[in-house]
Formats: sequence, C-alpha cells, structure tokens
Amino acid sequence: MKVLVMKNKEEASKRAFELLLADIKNGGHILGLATGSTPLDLYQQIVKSDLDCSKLISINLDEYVGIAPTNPQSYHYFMQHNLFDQKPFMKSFIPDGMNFNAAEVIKHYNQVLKNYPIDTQILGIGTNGHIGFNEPGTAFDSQTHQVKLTTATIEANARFFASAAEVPQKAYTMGIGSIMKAKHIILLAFGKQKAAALTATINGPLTTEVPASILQSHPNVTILADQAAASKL
Ligand SMILES: O=P(O)(O)OC[C@H]1O[C@](O)(CO)[C@@H](O)[C@@H]1O
Repeated sequence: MKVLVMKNKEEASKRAFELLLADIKNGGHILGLATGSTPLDLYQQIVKSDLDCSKLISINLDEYVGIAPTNPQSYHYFMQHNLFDQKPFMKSFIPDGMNFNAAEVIKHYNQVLKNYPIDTQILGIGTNGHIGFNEPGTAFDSQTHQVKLTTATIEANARFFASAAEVPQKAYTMGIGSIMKAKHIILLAFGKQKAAALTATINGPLTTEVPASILQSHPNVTILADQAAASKL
C-alpha cells in the first residue's frame, strides 16, 4: 500500500492522472470508475488531456436505485456530464438503477465484471470507510449487490439533493470482492471529513466495519490524500 500525501486535491488528482496514464501505457484499458465529489478533479484532468478514451472500457462502481439516467442526481448523469460527453469510451457500464429486478441487475453486472477484468480501479472513500456503496459490515468477498444505504451515507450525499429525504434509500454496487480483483487500485481521499476513515483504512485492523481496510491485503494500492484527509495518519 503506497500512501502519497499531496499538498492539495488538485496535486493529488494530477498524480492520479499520471498513474492512470502509466497503467494505460502498460496496456491497461479497463477502468473501474467512481462517482461523488472526490474523482471530479481527476476527470477534469482526463477531459483537458489529449488521452484518447475511445479504445477504453469503463465500469462504474455504483448507481442509486430508482433515479433515471436523465436525472442530474443519477450517477449515469454524473459520468456523462463530467467525463463521457467530452471523452467517450468504447464501452461504459453502470448498474441499471431503473431496473427494480435486483437479481437481473446483479447477474448482468457480475457477467460484465467477468468479461472485463478491471486493470485500474479508481476509488473514493465514504466518511464511514465505505468503498462504492459497500457499507460497514459488507462481506469482503461480496459481489454485485443491492444495498440499503446507511444514515451516514444518506446524510453525506444529501448535499447533492434538495433534502436528505430525497436521497434514494437503495443502490446497486460492485462488491468488495470485485473491487479487490482490480490489478491496480488508486484510492483518493480529500478533506478532513475523510481523515478518520483514512487512518482506520491504513493503520487500523482489517475489519468489515471499515470496508476500505481490506485494501491492506491488496498487492497494488496507491492512496493519494490531501493534507486534511491525511491529518490523522
Ligand atoms: O467523493 P465523495 O462525494 O466524498 O463520496 C465518497 C464515496 O461515496 C460514494 O459516492 C457513495 O456514496 C462513493 O462512490 C464515494 O467513493
């Protein structure tokens, strides 16, 4: 586990882009992508660059259940607006949040993950140490599943909605087991609200109570943090 503490999120995102480019130059072409505010600067780096994404495949971590892809609060919209409109990929997979048949969504997404093994997985981290929407208590070998969001996650994500009551209660997420199959994981953490989760991830015991702590057992993880997120390390 490499931990790089950078001056700020802009510097950290620039380094993340350089690491991503290196993986692509080494033949990596299947990218696991994250949403939320953390990866925004990285996606802007990609958009501003001359990287040609038309031969790349993307697989997103998660999507809310019950929000249409045209809804600005959906992760489909987030990815389209922040990356794919400007840098279209050859194929992009995001769980179908409008399909309420969870078994169908899960079967399809597990097949996608089998067909397209992830080379580089970009991760953010929740204030409760979640990765994707894998909340505390999720099994380390979990595959794609539907999750009931915790109050902490709903409150943290309420900032994107008119109120916490509007935040969906459920989501589809790639499992921890699938995340751990990625060849290289780049975890980004910015802001003091991530400091407790980050130190638990890096220095704490390996426990399902801190989903990201499983990364201690992955052979190729790069953590990029700004000073605030690293303040408890
Ligand atoms: O980057 P943010 O907005 O702090 O979100 C942190 C985490 O929460 C999620 O968006 C899920 O709520 C994750 O995908 C993300 O890594």
